[in-house]
Amino acid sequence: MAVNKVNEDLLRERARYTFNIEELTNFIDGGEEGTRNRREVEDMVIHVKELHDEVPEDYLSHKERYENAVKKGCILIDLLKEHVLRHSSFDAYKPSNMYRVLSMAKEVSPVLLHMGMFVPTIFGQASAEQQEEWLHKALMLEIIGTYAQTELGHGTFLRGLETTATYDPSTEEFVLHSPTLTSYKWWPGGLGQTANHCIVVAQLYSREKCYGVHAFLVQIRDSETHMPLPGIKVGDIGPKLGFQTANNGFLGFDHFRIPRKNMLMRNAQVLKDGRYVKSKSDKLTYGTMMLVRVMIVSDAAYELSRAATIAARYSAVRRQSMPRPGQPEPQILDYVTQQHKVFIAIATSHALRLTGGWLWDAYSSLTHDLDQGNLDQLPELHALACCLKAISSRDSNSLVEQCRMSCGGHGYMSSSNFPTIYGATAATVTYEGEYTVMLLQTARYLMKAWKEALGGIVLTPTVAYMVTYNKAKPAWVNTPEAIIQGFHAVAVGKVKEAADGIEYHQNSGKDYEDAWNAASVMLVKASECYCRAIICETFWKEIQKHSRSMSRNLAVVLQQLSELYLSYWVLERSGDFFQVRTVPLTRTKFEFVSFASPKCHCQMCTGFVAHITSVVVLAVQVSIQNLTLTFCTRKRNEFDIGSC
Ligand SMILES: CCCCC/C=C/C(=O)SCCNC(=O)CCNC(=O)[C@H](O)C(C)(C)COP(=O)(O)OP(=O)(O)OC[C@H]1O[C@@H](n2cnc3c(N)ncnc32)[C@H](O)[C@@H]1OP(=O)(O)O
Ligand SMILES: Cc1cc2nc3c(=O)[nH]c(=O)nc-3n(C[C@H](O)[C@H](O)[C@H](O)COP(=O)(O)OP(=O)(O)OC[C@H]3O[C@@H](n4cnc5c(N)ncnc54)[C@H](O)[C@@H]3O)c2cc1C
Repeated sequence: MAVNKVNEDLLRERARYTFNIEELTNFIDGGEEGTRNRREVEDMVIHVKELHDEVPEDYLSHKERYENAVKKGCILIDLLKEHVLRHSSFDAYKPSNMYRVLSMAKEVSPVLLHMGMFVPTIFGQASAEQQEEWLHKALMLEIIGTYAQTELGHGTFLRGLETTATYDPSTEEFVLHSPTLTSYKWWPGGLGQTANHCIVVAQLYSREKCYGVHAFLVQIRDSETHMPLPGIKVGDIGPKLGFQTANNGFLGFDHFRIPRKNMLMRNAQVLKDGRYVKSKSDKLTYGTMMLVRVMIVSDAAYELSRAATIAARYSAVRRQSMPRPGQPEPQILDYVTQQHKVFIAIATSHALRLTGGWLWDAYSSLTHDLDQGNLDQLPELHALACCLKAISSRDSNSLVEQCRMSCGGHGYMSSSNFPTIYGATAATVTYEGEYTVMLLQTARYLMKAWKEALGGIVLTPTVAYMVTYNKAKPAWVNTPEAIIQGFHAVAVGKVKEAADGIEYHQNSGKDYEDAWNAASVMLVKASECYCRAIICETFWKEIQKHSRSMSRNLAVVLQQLSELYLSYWVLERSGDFFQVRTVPLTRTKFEFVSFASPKCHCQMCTGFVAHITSVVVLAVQVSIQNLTLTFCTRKRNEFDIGSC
């Protein structure tokens, strides 16, 4: 029987790496303990033969695929429960661990929403008494839940949700009702056939007054028969682009009654007599979404790292064409165009992973502050979670597609796993806050910050440069720091341009809402640039910080990847760098400065036109010039992909 021999080209490439693979593995896992933990969980799962399909899932019916996914979900959850009981700790249930384990079964799990949103909502929005009643049951999957917020008629506009929860003081119950077809819950994962409970987000009415959207824990199916309870209409929404086994469903209520105590009451409450007790901020209801957005940044990095690994390995083993007659066909990895497609995917997976870790730390600190009643950081974290979720998911999805295309026809095979990874990352661009809407949320924050900057008010950390920007001495050195300053210059320029756009439209007679809409393309652009500056700066700073405690060989390679990321995005956004007119708050303009033609003659640099608009960008130009020069002409074997 043919033994699976590892391809010789791949073995040779792997033998060329110049750093310690285990050290990089520990770095990616967040330390040796993280690697041990991950390997322990993976080893628990990887040898379970029931998790490997005899028949490719694409040949199964929708029902068979679902049943297969349920079977795997049960196996995985049992293994995790064993881990929890063995270690008497819920570490295995940490969102990052949970997501990794569930994604080891190729299909999206029908219990993804249970672990990814239902449990976290109980953690984040249930009172202590409610956690006492529900949390253990949820963690042990004695109840299986989902998160039912989106309706047929509304996904983005939460304040427009139509499902009602009307308090009846005579019975101390809420009456849930779907008054229209558009009020039917639509999309919640696991709702089709799997969940018997859900978090329902509905407009709360008490004493004939509406208090806005609140969350309720609702049992929708009988615990014994699993049949829908009277007054509940529920089912599967049908086939989608991907996520075929997520079991997304619909849910309608016909005057369905739940006890008062099923309103999640950590933040706001309704007393027995119907009096409403307001929370510290009505945005705390949105807390679960912020958590998931923060997690999505790391998940985007993880999915992209899978695609980049497949593409890098394929590029090492695929030989194609004959640039030199009579010579062996080269590995496609030798083509600079192939490097240009694949290396940025590798660099971006590291950039998003480190940025995701930075954002998680910021979120954890916010959660601690919120527990102390301090909401100061909430607005900035909301803005960060929105733009980083949008940009990370979009970058991840488009680079997954780029990795697929870099593998030619074989990338189009289901067996490549690209279609599954693409389907999963495409979903993240839309769910948990649609791409454009999230960037407009961040823009809302940036417009406020800009107004404060003009007034010289000290701003929060990620926008502080907007005030100090024009005071910073232009960097005349050729360093990545100069490029990061350039990204700040671009972000300030775009924020100013959008703010001026709103002002222009208002001065031409539009009210604020219409002026905002007219300037919304510029607002989205400003958020993109603000976010790109954050990813570039965080990636570079994290690499500098960790390099001090790692071996030089690994530090060199990670530094190369961060330089590649910086120069790639300057080239991708070169138009913005040319256009940026650093008009600091003091209104002095930098002069146009002509620039010697590029030394490097590769198409990427010669395409890089000479004129630039500001001294800061001049320094940036010099940095790009040299960084890009290195990137274009460095042979691939110095860009170490041996670890792939
Ligand atoms: C394992 C994971 C699987 C995931 C599967 C998928 C699950 C899902 O998709 S669940 C459903 C997700 N749905 C969404 O994300 C809906 C997106 N829409 C919204 O979040 C909101 O509608 C909005 C933010 C777009 C607008 O909300 P609205 O109340 O209309 O707010 P305003 O724009 O008027 O701003 C008011 C004020 O509130 C601040 N704010 C809004 N959201 C948050 C938040 N989450 N946290 C903190 N603060 C928030 C906003 O910044 C405004 O502040 P000010 O500017 O100071 O007034
Ligand atoms: C795979 C998947 C799984 C999901 N799982 C769940 C789940 O488990 N639970 C749940 O509750 N929901 C879930 N959702 C729903 C998801 O949260 C919504 O689809 C998402 O919030 C977008 O809302 P929408 O679909 O109504 O799109 P819309 O908001 O209608 O967006 C449509 C278009 O309108 C634009 N638009 C909307 N508002 C504005 C605005 N103010 N300014 C400018 N442009 C605007 C958008 O940019 C977009 O281009 C899931 C969705 C998917 C795809």
